[in-house]
This record gives sequence, structure tokens and C-alpha cells, in this order.
Amino acid sequence: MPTDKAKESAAIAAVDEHINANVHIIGIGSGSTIVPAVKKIAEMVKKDKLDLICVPTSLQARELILSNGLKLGSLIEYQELDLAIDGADEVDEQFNCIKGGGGCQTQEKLVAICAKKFIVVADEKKWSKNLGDQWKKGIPIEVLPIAYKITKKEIEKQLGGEVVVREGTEKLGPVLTDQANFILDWKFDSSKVSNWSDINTKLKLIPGVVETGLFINMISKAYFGNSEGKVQLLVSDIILFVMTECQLQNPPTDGITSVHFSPNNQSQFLIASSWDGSVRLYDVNQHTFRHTYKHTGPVLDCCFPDPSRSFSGGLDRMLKMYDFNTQQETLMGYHDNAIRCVHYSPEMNIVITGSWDSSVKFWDSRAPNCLGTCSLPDKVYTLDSVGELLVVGTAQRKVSIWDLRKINSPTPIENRESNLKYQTRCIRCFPNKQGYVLSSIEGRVAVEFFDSNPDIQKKKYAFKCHRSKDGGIENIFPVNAIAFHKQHGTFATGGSDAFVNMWDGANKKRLCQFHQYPAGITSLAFSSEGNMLAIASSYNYEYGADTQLAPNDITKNNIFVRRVSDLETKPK
Ligand SMILES: O=C[C@H](O)[C@H](O)[C@H](O)COP(=O)(O)O
Repeated sequence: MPTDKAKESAAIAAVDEHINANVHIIGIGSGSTIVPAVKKIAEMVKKDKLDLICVPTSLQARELILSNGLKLGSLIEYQELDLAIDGADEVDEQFNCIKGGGGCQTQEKLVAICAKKFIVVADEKKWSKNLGDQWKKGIPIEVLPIAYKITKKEIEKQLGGEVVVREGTEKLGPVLTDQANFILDWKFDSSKVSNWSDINTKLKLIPGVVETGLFINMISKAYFGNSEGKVQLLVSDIILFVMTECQLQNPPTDGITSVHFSPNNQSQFLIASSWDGSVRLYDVNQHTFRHTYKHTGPVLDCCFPDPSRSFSGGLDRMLKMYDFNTQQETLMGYHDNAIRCVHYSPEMNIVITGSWDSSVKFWDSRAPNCLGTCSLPDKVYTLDSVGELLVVGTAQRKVSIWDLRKINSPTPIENRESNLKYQTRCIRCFPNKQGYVLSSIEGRVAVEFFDSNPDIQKKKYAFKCHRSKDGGIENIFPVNAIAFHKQHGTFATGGSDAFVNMWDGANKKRLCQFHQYPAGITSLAFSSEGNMLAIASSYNYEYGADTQLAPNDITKNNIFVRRVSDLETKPK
């Protein structure tokens, strides 16, 4: 259902941003939008071993906390909450909010005032210019049962409009709140209201009123999701940024090996190569699939030197160039075994291929012309270049560094061994040309430097990631993908645990973790502007036929395009 998707994306974006190891006591709101938020909180608590106590705003919230295995607290024990996350019936541009459409007010407001931050999650239809533009059911007001007729009369007398006693649907008579009070819904003429704070004060001064569903000046941040999974974030009546996560339609039908945005600040297009033998072109802005071309076997890598041309190679050993404008393909040449890596060096304007035939070849990007070949000690698994430097990772944990200015008579500048004990999976160079990040199949990442000066070499380090603990057993996942954010120098890693982490390598810190994707992450790419991250999620055969252990739905191959913010990608 589109609304469910909208609610879920808002809930997940808020939880992703606010729940971490520094948060210990939180308020849990009521309604339908809070349901995916609590599910996500429970996942994070389990995965990151968070010590979190949840204070409910209603009986529904209490049940939600308990059924998701979270620790329950109460306002009797805790009056200082790190934050509260709750749904809303309407939020206006002044940050006023109506709540209580589902029958809660007093407990919700108590939780909200105890929280240092009050975070609202809702679908985009709840966001309006003025209260009452969207929400037509009136302001919910909790009143003492004995006083309901008096308060109804008094509200109508003082404020005009019409007050309706909220009735149950399956049982005759007024609805009871969690505090066993009645609810009046005050239907007002929004054109006559200019100051919601005054209205709230007037309502609260009427005898018999316990609490109102008007939340004035209480929201710290509000997240609004839409049916495409876009989330808009509202902070003090300014839209700070738009976070988008959309899933591309018509994804590859088998494992996705590589994704790349078109370069030069024209990130409208994205290409993806796959084990299904295809290279697909998508228009990211329009969310449309544009075109595909085929190889005669699985395609293991591709690159996108300009918005109209791609290069690709795979098990059929061929390097192909494809022009999306003319829809013509050119066979550039062959390797003696599968082509595992296809990379474009913008600085040298050449295409570089690495193969399981233990060689790397350099290609003229304009014509089928091989410019040089270099021999490697073993099968090439990964390569990347920055400026004139090329780094190649092969089987047997070998790493060699080459000078791209000498491709006619290539000899390595340096041969190294990976600092990680297990097979190399991915290497990506720092945009500042000082080093590279290398990941292995054993949930670990190494940060390495080119300069052999011992003082610089002292700075290298490695860290564990993409691991989880389950009943005392540590699950360790391959780190398949690395992508640098060129503007901030930070990087993302994607693992077979289906998670994407953002790292600040210089300060040795994790910046954030996105939600878990349906299957392992096989490729990541930032757009050249740094505002989007493409995330390929597909089964990578780590579990062979024993797919019981594999995360979620291994039959799906998906490409997600996430609009990323500075909050997620910039060093703090
Ligand atoms: O009384 C109910 C609460 O105020 C809810 O948080 C509010 O009605 C929004 O609910 P939903 O998330 O189901 O739209």
C-alpha cells in the first residue's frame, strides 16, 4: 500500500538518524506510523546491542514495545527521555501539530514534554500549510467523563465551531482514552484561527478539559514519507534536505555485479551489470529503465566514462563498448579468461580491465585499441585508480601499485601483501591520492597509504565491520563493496549482511548505518555530486544452496538510490 510505504520510509529515516548507542530512554508514540519505527528500533537494539528503555504513550505502544522484545519503562520511573518518536494527524508550516486522532492525548503529551527531542513521523499527506487544511476530524480534546456535556457547550460558546463526542464503532457510547476519559472532537473554522497557542490555552482553561491534541512548539524534527519512499525532513519550519530512497524498476534478474552513475555532475543515469548477462541503463530522476544490452555470459563489471557510453566485461572474456545514443556496440578486445574488473581513469582517459587470466590491460577509450598489458602474480579480483596510480588486488592477498603514465613498459611501483588475513574483495582509492581502502571476505577493512615513509606507514590500520552476534555466535560477512564520497573523503562499505555503513576513515569513526537491505550488498556508487548513493542488493552465493541463513529475500535483485545528506556523509 502506498501509504504504508510512505509511513515506513519516514519511520525508518527518523530511527536511522536518532537511535544510537548514546540514546538510552525513549518515548514510543501511538498509531500506525510508529509500528515500522518500533520494528526498526528493535532490529537496531538487537544488532548493535543497544541498552534502550522504551516508555509508551498508550496501551497500544506498550504492547508494541513488548511484542518487539524491547525493554518497557514508564513515566513513573523515568521523567527525562532522550527523545520521543510519535505519529501525527497533521503538522502545519509553523510546526503546530494535531495528535489524538487515534484516541491518545494526555499520555502522548506527557511523554513528549519529558523528551529532550520530540520527533514526528508521518506520511506526506499530514503536512499542510495550516492546521485543518488536511485533517477534517477536528481537534481531539480529552475530557473528564462527568464534564463532557459542560465542556462541549463551553467550547462551542467560547470558540465557536462544533464539538462532537467521539463514539466507538463496535460498541455504543463514547470512546474511552487510556486514562478512561472521553474524547471531544472540536470541528473549527480554520480561516478564523490565527494563533493556535491562544486556542490551546483557552481550551485548557475550560473546566473538565484534561488535555488537548494540540502540540504547539514541541516538535524538534518531523519526517514525512511519500509513496515512493522519499522522506522530507522539516526542522523548525525549514525543509533542510530531501532524503530519497527509491528502488529502481525493472532490476536485473540475477546477481548485480556493479553499479555506476554517469559522471561529470550529470548523475541522471545509472548503469548496472549483472550475472543475467545484461548491462542496464536507468534514468534515476525519472525512476525509469531506459535500455539494456547483452553479453553472451554474466557481466562482472562495467564503467561509465561519459553519459552516453559504457564499457563492460565478464565471463565471455570480451570488453564491449556500448553507445546508448546510437545503440551500437563495439568489441574492444579480449582477455584469455573472464574479465573481472572494468574501470575508467578520467585523468588518463583510458579504460582498464583486470582479468582472471592474471593480467591487466589498458584500452584507448575512443577506439578498439589495447595500449598495454601488465602481468600480475595471480587472478585479478579488484582494481581502482586515482590520478596516475593504479592499485590491483589479486588472489593470494597480493596488492600491486602501478604508474599509469608507464603503460607501454609497465612494471609495478610496489608489490605488497594485504594486511588482512583473508581474501581481498574490494579496493578503492582515497580521492586525495594518499592511499586506499581494502576489504576482505572476513568482515574487515584496512586503510592503507601509498607513501612508504615509515611515519606515514604507521598511520595504516584495519577494523572489523559487517558482523553480527546471534546467541553468542559471531556471524562474519564479506565486505563486498566500497565507495568513496569524493567531496567529503568519507566512504561507504556494503556487506553480505545486507547493511551499508558510512565511515570517516581519517577520524576512525562510523558515521552511520543505513537500514538492512533485502539481500547482501554487492556494489555501491556515489553520484559525482555526492548527493546520491546507489546500492545494489542481491544474493552473492556466500551461503551456496543453504539459503536459510541468508538475509531476507535472496531471490530479489534490487537497486536502491538513496539521497544522502551531509549528516550521513560528512565528517562530524
Ligand atoms: O491518537 C493517536 C496518535 O496521536 C497518533 O500518533 C496519530 O493519530 C497518528 O496516527 P497514524 O500514525 O496512525 O497516522
